[in-house]
Amino acid sequence: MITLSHLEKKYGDTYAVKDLSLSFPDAAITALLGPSGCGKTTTLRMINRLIEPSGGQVLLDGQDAARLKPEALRRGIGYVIQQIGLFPHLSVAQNVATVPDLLGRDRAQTRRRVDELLALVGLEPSVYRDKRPAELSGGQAQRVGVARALAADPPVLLMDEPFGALDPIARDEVQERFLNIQRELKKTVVIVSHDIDEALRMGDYVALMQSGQLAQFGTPDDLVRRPASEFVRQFLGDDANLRQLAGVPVRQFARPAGAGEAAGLPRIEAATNTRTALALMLRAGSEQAAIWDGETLLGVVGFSDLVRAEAATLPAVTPPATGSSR
Ligand SMILES: Nc1ncnc2c1ncn2[C@@H]1O[C@H](COP(=O)(O)OP(=O)(O)OP(=O)(O)O)[C@@H](O)[C@H]1O
Repeated sequence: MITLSHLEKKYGDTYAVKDLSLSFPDAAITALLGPSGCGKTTTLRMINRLIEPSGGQVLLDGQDAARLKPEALRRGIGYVIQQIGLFPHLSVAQNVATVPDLLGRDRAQTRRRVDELLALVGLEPSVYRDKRPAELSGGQAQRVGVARALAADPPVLLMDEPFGALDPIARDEVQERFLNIQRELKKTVVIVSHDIDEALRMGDYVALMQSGQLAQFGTPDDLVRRPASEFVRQFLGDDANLRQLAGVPVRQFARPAGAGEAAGLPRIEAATNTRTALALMLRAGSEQAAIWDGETLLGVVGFSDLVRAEAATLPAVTPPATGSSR
């Protein structure tokens, strides 16, 4: 468990982070959310000692991080940033293997692990392993960055706006992949984001910061339904409930159906978040949509199912008129 205790960082007379106390639960994703300049990155970088605190402590499983050697500490903490900084002259596989190689791990074992990780992040090893970073799209490079951070199998992963440079569709996909990986690997993840949708979608917990301090810590549901202050309520916005749907893949609402029933319905990919799915159905003017996982039909979802599921929280959405085009 990572615990921050009265953590502070001062630049001159100004606090970038002030008296920040909070714990990041093990095996869960916590999103550090907040407006620009509120101290998210500074906080994250104090955890792996890329920035030294001016006061307070970072405790890693009860141990004061200040007493650990930074290099040793960082070995147990993966770090993913937006500009992932892949080595341009190395292949994808060599990039992913950087840390295990540095640690002197068995080569053959590392090679197997690299292939496993590439597959895990959705890059077919035989296709991508020998490519150079310049041959990758932004989303692919980002996935290599995630694979690289996972290669040393650190229990903790710090991510600073890791998906910020991606376009919305690529971002949805990489986020979904990461959530799938996390379900399997159960790392302790801290992810910095200024994107409310991303925080609500990715975070098991959200720590919302305001001017270097903690405004609220809780589950996405806590923040949306029980905002601790006017700042929290305003930051999440009036459409917070609707935003929360961004955290739920639409596959969850798929009702098994045969090909006949699905014929002619708008097609929505299973990983699409429910908010986007609602928007797509509104745009198509259709009460129902077919949910596909690649070539597999998962079922059919009704607009009213989605509205009912979130009945208390969806006042702003007007369902399409009955009998509209299918
Ligand atoms: N090296 C530095 N010297 C002086 N002030 C700094 C330094 N680094 C950060 N700050 C200030 O500390 C505050 C917090 O910065 P930080 O980068 O942690 O914010 P953030 O929440 O991550 O912002 P963003 O979302 O824009 O990246 C800001 O006001 C910033 O200007």
